Amino acid sequence: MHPMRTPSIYSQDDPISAALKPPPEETDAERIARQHAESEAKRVSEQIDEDLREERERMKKRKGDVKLLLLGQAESGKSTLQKQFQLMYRPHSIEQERSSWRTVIYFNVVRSLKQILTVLEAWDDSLDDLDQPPVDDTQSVAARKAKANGIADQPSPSTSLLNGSVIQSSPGSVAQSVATSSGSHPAVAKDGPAQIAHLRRRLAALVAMDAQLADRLSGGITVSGSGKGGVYVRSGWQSRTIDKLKGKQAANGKQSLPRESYSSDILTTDPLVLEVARHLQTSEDEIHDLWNHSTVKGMISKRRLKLDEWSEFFLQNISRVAAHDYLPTTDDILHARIQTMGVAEHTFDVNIHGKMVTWHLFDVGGARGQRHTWVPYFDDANAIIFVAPVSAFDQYLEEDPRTNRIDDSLQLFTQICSNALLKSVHLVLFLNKTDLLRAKLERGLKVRKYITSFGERSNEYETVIQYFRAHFLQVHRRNNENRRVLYTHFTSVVDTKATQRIIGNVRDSIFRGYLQSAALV
Ligand SMILES: Nc1nc2c(ncn2[C@@H]2O[C@H](COP(=O)(O)OP(=O)(O)OP(=O)(O)O)[C@@H](O)[C@H]2O)c(=O)[nH]1
Ligand SMILES: [Mg+2]
Repeated sequence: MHPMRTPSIYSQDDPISAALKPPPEETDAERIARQHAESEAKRVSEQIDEDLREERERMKKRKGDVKLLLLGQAESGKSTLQKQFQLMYRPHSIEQERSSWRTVIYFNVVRSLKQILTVLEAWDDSLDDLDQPPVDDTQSVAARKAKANGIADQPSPSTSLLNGSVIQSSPGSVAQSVATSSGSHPAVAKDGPAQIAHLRRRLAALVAMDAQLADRLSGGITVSGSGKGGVYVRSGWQSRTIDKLKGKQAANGKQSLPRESYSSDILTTDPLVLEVARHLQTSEDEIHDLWNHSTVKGMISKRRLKLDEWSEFFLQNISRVAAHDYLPTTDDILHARIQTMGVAEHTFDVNIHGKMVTWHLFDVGGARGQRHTWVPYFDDANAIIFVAPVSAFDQYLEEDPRTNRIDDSLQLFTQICSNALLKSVHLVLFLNKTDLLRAKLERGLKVRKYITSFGERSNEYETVIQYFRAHFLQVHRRNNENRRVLYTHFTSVVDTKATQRIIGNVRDSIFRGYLQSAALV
């Protein structure tokens, strides 16, 4: 080192120090600017260090958490199952949301009315050709009109499970005989096309509110291919709807309410919800008459009109839902339908034999266009509940009307079982909607008409459910390198008592696996 060099914190041998050295002819202003920049850089750097430290802490904490994915096709019942977890482990949060479900239920009712009226219109409000087979869409203007709306019943392809052979059933085979008075008495005003035209006029204003309700729920987001014109919502839609209203109230000079008390107070002030409620109240008789109209009943029996389960549930309960002081019951919330968009995380503290473990439940959107969002969650998942709706044997995907929904579930289950990222995940299968399966079979729907490989087996519930179960077990067996166990349950996740018992069972089996893996670490 040079003996005459002035002592300095900057070593001239170090290139980094040299670079940091202040310029030799720095003015006061430049010095202040430089020092300011340096202290800002230091602050940012410290913030990054702090963030990293917090992230490490969080990761350390989350290491002991259980991550559970709910997977399955659209409408399989994943979000409904999530609500059952919520009821079990965070019941107060359901109370907070209770009133916001009114918007969803009103939307479900309005959409159902719209669907009924559109299908009726496509068939000219009558069942006159009751004894004729359903019209081929190449022959009928009405059927084409209905097809354009995407909601009418068309002759559907039947399928042989997973073998890829899709056979077009003959249009006539779908027809079922039905006893109704409308065909023989088309001129009776109370029960004929004129009555439907009258109901259509009376319900027009209510039905027209469907777009506004959809907009309110989705927050203005529209997603193509959302099937049946449903709306997608991201997690947290309840509080977003409420925040929006809170904002409006604040702008009106009203004091915003604390989060805990938003439930009924705020939503009763949403002008849209109030308006729909008013319309529902004054239209209750018309809705009742439409729902009980013999033409509508005939259309349902003939399967020209295929209403979703939630439509039937709310229309059957219309006198309650249309009441001016309607507050959804827990059962209503479980039946309300809204499509999940992306992946919604729900966190619960679960007490297992005295030990509190945080569970992260990931409820995914099941439509084909949503499935790519699942993969990032596979990496560190501990368990999966795969939900397959077994009542869907006579239904086809919204996203692809040629794919039978049971077939899609089996294909999806194959992908999940064979996915390398998931090979050591605890796997649970829910064969869901068993209540609806039972009802369909009791109504006389024949499985073999839709699933050719079912053959001449008996059309009884036990035989059918065991047949479907065997197919899922076979998929699992063929894709089970790690020889893991598959836990299967027959479920109806709208049935709270039965589902909570099964959740307890699943929780214990996941926890046993969790203890074993913790012991291995
Ligand atoms: N009757 C009956 N209805 C059910 C059952 N499971 C679900 N549902 C109803 O089916 C509809 C669809 O259920 P969701 O839980 O929204 O379906 P999802 O799997 O979350 O659908 P995506 O979010 O689109 O992937 C809702 O109206 C539920 O009430 C069941 O076991 N029985
Ligand atoms: Mg969902």
